[in-house]
Amino acid sequence: MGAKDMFANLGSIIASLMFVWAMFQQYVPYQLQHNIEKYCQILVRFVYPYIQIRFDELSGDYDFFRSEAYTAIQTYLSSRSCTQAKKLKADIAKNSQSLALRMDDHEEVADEFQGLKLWWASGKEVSNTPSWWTPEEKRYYRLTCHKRHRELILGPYLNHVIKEGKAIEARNRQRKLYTNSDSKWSHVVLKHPATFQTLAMDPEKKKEIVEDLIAFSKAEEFYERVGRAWKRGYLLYGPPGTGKSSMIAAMANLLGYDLYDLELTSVKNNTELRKLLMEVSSKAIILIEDIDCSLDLTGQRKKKKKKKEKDEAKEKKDPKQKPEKEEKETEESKVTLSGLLNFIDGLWSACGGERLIVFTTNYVEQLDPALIRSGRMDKHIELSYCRFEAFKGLAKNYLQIESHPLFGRIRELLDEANLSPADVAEHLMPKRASGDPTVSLESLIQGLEKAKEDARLKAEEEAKKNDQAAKEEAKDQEKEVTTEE
Ligand SMILES: Nc1ncnc2c1ncn2[C@@H]1O[C@H](COP(=O)(O)OP(=O)(O)OP(=O)(O)O)[C@@H](O)[C@H]1O
Repeated sequence: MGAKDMFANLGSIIASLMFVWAMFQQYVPYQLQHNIEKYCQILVRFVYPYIQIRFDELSGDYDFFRSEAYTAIQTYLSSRSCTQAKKLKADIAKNSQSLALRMDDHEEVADEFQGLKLWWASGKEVSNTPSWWTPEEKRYYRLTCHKRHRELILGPYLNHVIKEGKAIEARNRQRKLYTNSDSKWSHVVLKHPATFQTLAMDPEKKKEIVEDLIAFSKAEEFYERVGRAWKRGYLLYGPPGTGKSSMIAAMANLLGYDLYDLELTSVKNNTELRKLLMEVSSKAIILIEDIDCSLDLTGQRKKKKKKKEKDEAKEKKDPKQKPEKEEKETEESKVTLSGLLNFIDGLWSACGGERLIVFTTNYVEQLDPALIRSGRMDKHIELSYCRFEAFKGLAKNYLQIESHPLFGRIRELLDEANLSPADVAEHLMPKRASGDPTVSLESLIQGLEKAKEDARLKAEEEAKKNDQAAKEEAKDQEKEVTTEE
């Protein structure tokens, strides 16, 4: 039979079916039609080997809300749609920072899970009776899979889809930087470009930190199993300019967390602190910078002492001058170490999850041991002066070079002089329009030589002072002996 005959037969079959269908609708009573349709559907369901699950875009009693499951599925299917669907829709989603692609209506994509094949189709229903609260079109996704795998699909597969979809959403979401004032959080979009790739530090140490953070973000089940709140404390310490703030931004960028920069000096008391912390969302980094300067923690006493010294010095210069108002307010603050520790350890920490609490300090030795004991601050990270491995990272980022004849001299000097990565980076900034790296490296060598010389002079001076003090002490002792005699 030729193709021509085949099409002719097909045409007559379709025409006959349409004729039967028209007769059926015209002559069979409505009630009987309804019953026949119902039993046909039951029969089809009986022999049809697949199950179908439908996820509507709108949920709630009056289809008022966009369904979370629908949104997560849409995000999950986005990458599959890009490779499989013929028609795509593109848009920038709310709070997102990148273009979101999804399959258009009436498209189908396949997925695989533990060796099983499944199909997702997108569809749309047009309402015959639209009203002001129900939209004209209702979209949905339909999942089709074999009946045999019902349990696997309804349990682990759908969990996987929703979880993965939400994780992608979180990664694409714009991160926010919150700051507190007047017992309220206000936020801006966090757009710090620092990442772990741009952070210059020992590669081994960096790898360890990144692995630790990723393990934490995936450890929900572990924390649940062992009965611990899903939080982790980090203490970052080191001299100024060694990259503590940059590392925190890199952490937020890596995990897609919001950053809550908690300024303890503007929190009036423990009650206000509790209120602020209760408002912190999940997937967040709570940052307390320069903890050594923050109130009672090490604490208020020291600040008072420092302030007194400062006031005394000022009074010597100008006896009429009043102490600063701002500092007075700080002194009145009543956030206490025990208050803060209560929140870190207490029940609050178990409301919501996935939170990192990060403290930074330039003077780790001055911190109260209660604050840094393990269990509270799980990981202590030291950020130190720039050594050769970290320098290589900076040179790659700033100058786009991995080797240079001057690297040998720089290596020697970095072992002998203490320069922070911030200072090294300053020398590596483009010096000339030509962008010749030699100019930057020579400037760095000069900087290192100067730092080395300064350190030598300082050491000499200190040695002299010590010598002098020892001589004076010896003299005093001699005097005491003679008076006793
Ligand atoms: N390890 C580093 N890798 C890359 N850049 C760095 C590093 N450390 C510092 N920098 C550069 O120096 C600048 C200052 O660094 P950052 O604010 O992160 O230091 P910090 O340790 O937080 O300083 P402080 O203790 O004074 O707050 C950053 O903007 C960054 O460009």
